[in-house]
Amino acid sequence: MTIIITENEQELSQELGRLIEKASNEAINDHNQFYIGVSGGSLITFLANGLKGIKTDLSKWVIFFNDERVVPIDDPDSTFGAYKKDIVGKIPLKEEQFVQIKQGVSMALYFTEALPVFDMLLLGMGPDGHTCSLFPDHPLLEDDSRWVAPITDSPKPPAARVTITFPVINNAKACVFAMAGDGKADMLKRVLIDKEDFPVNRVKPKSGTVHWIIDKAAGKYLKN
Ligand SMILES: O=C1O[C@H](COP(=O)(O)O)[C@@H](O)[C@H](O)[C@H]1O
Repeated sequence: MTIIITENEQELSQELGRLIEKASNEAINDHNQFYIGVSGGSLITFLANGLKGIKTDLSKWVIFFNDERVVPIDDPDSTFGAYKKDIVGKIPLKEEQFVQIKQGVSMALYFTEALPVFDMLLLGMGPDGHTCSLFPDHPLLEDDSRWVAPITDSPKPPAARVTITFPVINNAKACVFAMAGDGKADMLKRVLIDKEDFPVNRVKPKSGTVHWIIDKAAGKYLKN
């Protein structure tokens, strides 16, 4: 596991960009595509800044949503809507490169293995320790029968969502958490120092790597 603590959000975005650039070039050299899963929330701003100017063949990227809120695309809560607004057209990525994961059907078009093998998953962490739409104490934490599952009782609105499950997360080659701000500091201490059982602590790829990129405010209880 690697932990990078940055001075501020701008540096965080740059570190994130560097990590993605390296992984994408390795993946494209290896299998001519880069399969990346992206989260919603604050990650979108880090990506909008961090992807600018990175050296990679963006046309080889296939971008999946790790989780999606089941709302119309023009709803402010829509993850795809936010990517369309902040990323598509600003970074040379086309809307068609984004795969909506609803029901797992679209994912099965890309992966023929028993479990999808993502080159990289970009993850966030809610102040309650959730990641994707996998929330503390929710039965979906134990779901090992599906790649993608619906949730209708998300404690964070909106209640209806779809999310990838832990078997998919833990089959990825690299999982990267990115987060900033004081509001994440307490949970980061509970996760990384006290090692309490929260969904984020269940991210343990079988043969992949885990990276944390956090700013100084979020990492204030961690030693650099
Ligand atoms: O609801 C969600 O929350 C998490 C964390 O979001 P953040 O704004 O606190 O960074 C996000 O990773 C997930 O994709 C999203 O649906």
